[in-house]
Amino acid sequence: MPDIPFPPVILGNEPGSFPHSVLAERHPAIVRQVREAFPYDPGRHRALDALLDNCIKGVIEPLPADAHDLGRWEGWGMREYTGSSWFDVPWLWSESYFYRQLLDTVGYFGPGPWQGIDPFRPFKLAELDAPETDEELTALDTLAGRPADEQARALLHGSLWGNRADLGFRLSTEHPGSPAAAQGLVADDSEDLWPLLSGAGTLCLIADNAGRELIPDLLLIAHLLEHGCVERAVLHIKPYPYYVSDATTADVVDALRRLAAAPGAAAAYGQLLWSAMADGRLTVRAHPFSCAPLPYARMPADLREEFAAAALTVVKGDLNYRRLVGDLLWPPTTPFTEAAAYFPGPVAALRTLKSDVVTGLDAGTEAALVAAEDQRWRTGGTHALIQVCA
Ligand SMILES: O=P(O)(O)OC[C@H]1O[C@](O)(CO)[C@@H](O)[C@@H]1O
Repeated sequence: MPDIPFPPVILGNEPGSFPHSVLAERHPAIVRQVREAFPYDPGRHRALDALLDNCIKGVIEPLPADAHDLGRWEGWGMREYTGSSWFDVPWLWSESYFYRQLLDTVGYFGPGPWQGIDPFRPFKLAELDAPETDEELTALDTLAGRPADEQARALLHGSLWGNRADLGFRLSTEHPGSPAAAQGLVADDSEDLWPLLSGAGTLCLIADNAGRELIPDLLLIAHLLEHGCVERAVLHIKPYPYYVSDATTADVVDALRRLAAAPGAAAAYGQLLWSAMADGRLTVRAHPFSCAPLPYARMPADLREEFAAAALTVVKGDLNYRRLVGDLLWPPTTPFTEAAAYFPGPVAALRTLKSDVVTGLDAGTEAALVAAEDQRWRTGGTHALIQVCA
């Protein structure tokens, strides 16, 4: 971690705070939605009701003794937090463990008939099938006639703002849909990003959400491969469903099929990506650490080596940003290059702001945001950043 004083770790135990609302309201809403979305049997209904009760009023319970990943979770702090309230442990840990427990509850890890059934798939598919996705794919036809650098910029911004499409928000807000508030970049290191994105070598992209975020991520990768900006791309996705909409291998396949089946330029992108996977220029990686409740500063040696060898690692989304700089209450003017200094290779964050963590703002920007919105700019998903540490 960076060699600067450590700010407080974010917990979920302050009523009225954003993290508290996620644990007290969003998680129960997610359990209810999943319960409704599948014809689960009475046993699973009882287990889901028990999880609902437990995550509001109970304490953290260990994974079953025969869980395939028991040792991993013990290494990630499970014993230390067992018996604590969900609200009193690091928020990042609590959230991650909630998703692990939810999957256990619905039988995802099996054995049994529900093994491997993604409890969030209906929501992901609805998004993939939405008319907005068609509109976004049709827009590619117009883009196709533009100069390559213009296309690249448009695709980068598509990937960045695609991060606003977060099903976790929509499953738990009373008034779903796009936030109406003003949009804008609070930090923009794009000029430092372009040379890194066009210097050939390997691009690692740590993906975030499926559907309307993953599609633009894939389009950006396709463009960079096609124009020789990168030789190879590695797409890091989640080994199991996580934070509702996070992309898994199945979601990559769905996205590629969606592209390939679309009319016009979208299909060409789909074919390019399909063959890039077949010839090894595009690899999908589902490392267990991608679902770890820990910051990237604690990444294992194999990931460290991989990111050290990459020309650039692009870290997408809010959760990955929290893990990149640490889920800590940094003073917002802390340089991003200090918070991410430990990263083993050049790294860029593309993120819309959906939690309290932020670094790399200049004092004037922070003051203007606070004057306009108090602290709501941190969590509303209406602002975004592009940051680079090389
Ligand atoms: O999809 P993203 O951009 O990672 O956002 C997920 C976000 O959901 C929350 O965990 C709240 O549930 C955010 O604070 C979090 O980081």
